[in-house]
Amino acid sequence: MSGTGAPLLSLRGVRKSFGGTRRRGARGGVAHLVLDGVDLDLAPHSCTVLVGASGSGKSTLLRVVDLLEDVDDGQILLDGVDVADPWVDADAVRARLALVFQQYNLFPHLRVMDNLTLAPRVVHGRPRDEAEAAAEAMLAKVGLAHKARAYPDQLSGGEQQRVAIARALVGDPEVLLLDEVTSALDPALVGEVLDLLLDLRTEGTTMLVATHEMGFARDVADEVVFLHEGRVHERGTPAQVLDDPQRAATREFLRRLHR
Ligand SMILES: Nc1ncnc2c1ncn2[C@@H]1O[C@H](COP(=O)(O)OP(=O)(O)OP(=O)(O)O)[C@@H](O)[C@H]1O
Repeated sequence: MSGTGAPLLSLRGVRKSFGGTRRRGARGGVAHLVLDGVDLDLAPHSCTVLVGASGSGKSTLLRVVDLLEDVDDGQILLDGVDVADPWVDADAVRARLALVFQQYNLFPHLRVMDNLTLAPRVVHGRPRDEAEAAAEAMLAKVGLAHKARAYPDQLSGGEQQRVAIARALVGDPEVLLLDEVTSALDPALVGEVLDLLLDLRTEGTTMLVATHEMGFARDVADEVVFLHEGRVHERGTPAQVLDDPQRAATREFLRRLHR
């Protein structure tokens, strides 16, 4: 399925560095530039897959979109509004997005159901029964309705990641941001998470995904963005970026990096 219409999310000239100082003339270490003028457009219902070597800036890009990191320069436009503006209410923006991490980040002391209902109840003030009904529906969607009363350490890695994805989805985000969500999994468990992501893709969930799974990128991406040292080195359809004989060097580079 291809995305259509005006971009839901756009990045314009996004620059991000760590360390050093941005104040002209001030003393400080040399800043490490991690994102160096990244542009990106994500149409509603489309999927963009970020690929690139370790350290190329994929996680940082997802974190700046989720406003977990400030940008040095550039714009992050959500429905045309620059949410990188420091005056914007970051919590309100984050409620429209959902970031899922490699390491699930479930609350270990809470049952699956409570992991899913905590934010809706405490942050958004939803009544318990309403939050639990939404959580049950989402657990059913990820095939884990029967695990609602389990604690995270009673689940496999793949199940924990599916719970983390269900938790991300209960807030009905406009964009799902996924950061290497299969990288921590035993290879035997990767498939169940990728299958879930394929289902979400088929349903038209708008997704920005950092992954090393090239097969997945081929199957789901409308656009593959190859980051190299914080810049967009290549972009295009999976066939253009991953299979074009004219770009054999890119293909070989990615083949060595990724599954
Ligand atoms: N909080 C931070 N402070 C300092 N440097 C950071 C910070 N976060 C990331 N970096 C640096 O930014 C660079 C990009 O890191 P990032 O995690 O975005 O890369 P990545 O492409 O996601 O890598 P991987 O595939 O290994 O997850 C790295 O050099 C990293 O060390």
